[in-house]
Amino acid sequence: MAKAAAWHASFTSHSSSSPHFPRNPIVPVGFFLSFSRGTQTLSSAFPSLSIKSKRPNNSFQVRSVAAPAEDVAGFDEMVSRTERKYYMLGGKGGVGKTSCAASLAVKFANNGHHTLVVSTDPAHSLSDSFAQDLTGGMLVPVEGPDFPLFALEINPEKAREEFRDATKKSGGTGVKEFMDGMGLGMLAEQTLTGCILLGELKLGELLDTPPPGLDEAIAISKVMQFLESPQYNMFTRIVFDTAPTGHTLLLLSLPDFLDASIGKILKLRQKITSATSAIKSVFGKEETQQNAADKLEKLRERMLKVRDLFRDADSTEFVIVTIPTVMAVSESSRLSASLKKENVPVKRLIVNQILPPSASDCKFCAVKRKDQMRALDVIRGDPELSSLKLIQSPLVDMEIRGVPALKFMGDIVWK
Ligand SMILES: Nc1ncnc2c1ncn2[C@@H]1O[C@H](COP(=O)(O)OP(=O)(O)OP(=O)(O)O)[C@@H](O)[C@H]1O
Repeated sequence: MAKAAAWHASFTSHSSSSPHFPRNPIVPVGFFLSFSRGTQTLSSAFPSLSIKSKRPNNSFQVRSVAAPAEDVAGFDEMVSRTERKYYMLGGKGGVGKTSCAASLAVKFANNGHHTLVVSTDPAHSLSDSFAQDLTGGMLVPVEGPDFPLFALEINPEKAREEFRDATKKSGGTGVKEFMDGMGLGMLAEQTLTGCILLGELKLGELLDTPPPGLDEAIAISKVMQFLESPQYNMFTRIVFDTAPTGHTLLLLSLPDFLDASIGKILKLRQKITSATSAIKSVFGKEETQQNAADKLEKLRERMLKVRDLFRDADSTEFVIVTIPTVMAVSESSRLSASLKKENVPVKRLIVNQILPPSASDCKFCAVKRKDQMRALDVIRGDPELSSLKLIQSPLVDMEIRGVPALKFMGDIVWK
């Protein structure tokens, strides 16, 4: 706690508004040196970047490194309106999605927005990133920022289970059981209405062994459910820390798929309800069946809302996070292409963990940096990525954990 308090004091005394800490385009690097113990740090590998002197008032002056002019996120635009806005941060695993999402949320909150940061990644790291216990699947206040910041770690598996339990009330788990529950199990494998096979509907499979993407879709729909209630009206910025790329892509196509599947089931149910006598024989179960059908219908509606939300350029933006390696850049390019194809608004690309220029004779650092610069060139020449606002985020010499550290990162990245 004492350490956190010390961090906080130091960070706040060096915020971007500090007279010793000029704003953009100056990027401070190596600030963490003063807090690292024993191990070699980035700043010790790049001594010229981390020279600091103890000042009489006990604060540190940090020598800074100039960043390229393009290194500006356009935060003023992101923060300016009071209408609710959603930011979804996504990319390859381990590139820094959570750190970027959490730092953005802290920055929004420190700029007067009531902010909610949500993790839909089954492998949550929000609690680790904030160094606070944010588990439990409910909105938890984050301590530290100037204005209210809440976090929500959705357990996607639990959300799916909840939904499945609801459709399970009639004793089954999937479509077949759903139909069994309505007394229509014998029709499950038969061709109905000339062309629809229940086997093709695949909803049972979806719920029992869900493809990547469904959990996240259900998680996001759960957030929508939270936000629909008046008590959460105050949130004007919602930041999503999403699951790695593959999941995101599947998530985008899922709502349509589910809409079609659930739509077919519900239509089928309607037809059968009026046309067969089988349903009458289990009439006593009608209420339970109706509940299950209602749940399906609700899920369908929410999925459509998620789909629309992802595509609403007025309220939503997907920010791609990557690192300067050719492999990560290639994946980001594919992600960007898929997002654009799906009409998801993408404007910004964060390239995280960039090594600062080396003034020492560290060969490894120089070669690594050269390699990273090549990856940046690939980005500039990539037809998918070159049109995006390129935000460069330096690799700092300590793990980014806790609100003070996130504020520090946010002041570098979100300018
Ligand atoms: N710019 C940076 N400088 C130094 N460390 C960083 C930087 N960005 C992220 N990290 C560290 O890298 C690790 C992974 O970051 P983070 O959890 O944000 O990535 P992620 O993309 O969300 O990962 P996952 O896909 O596993 O959820 C963390 O330990 C974080 O502190």
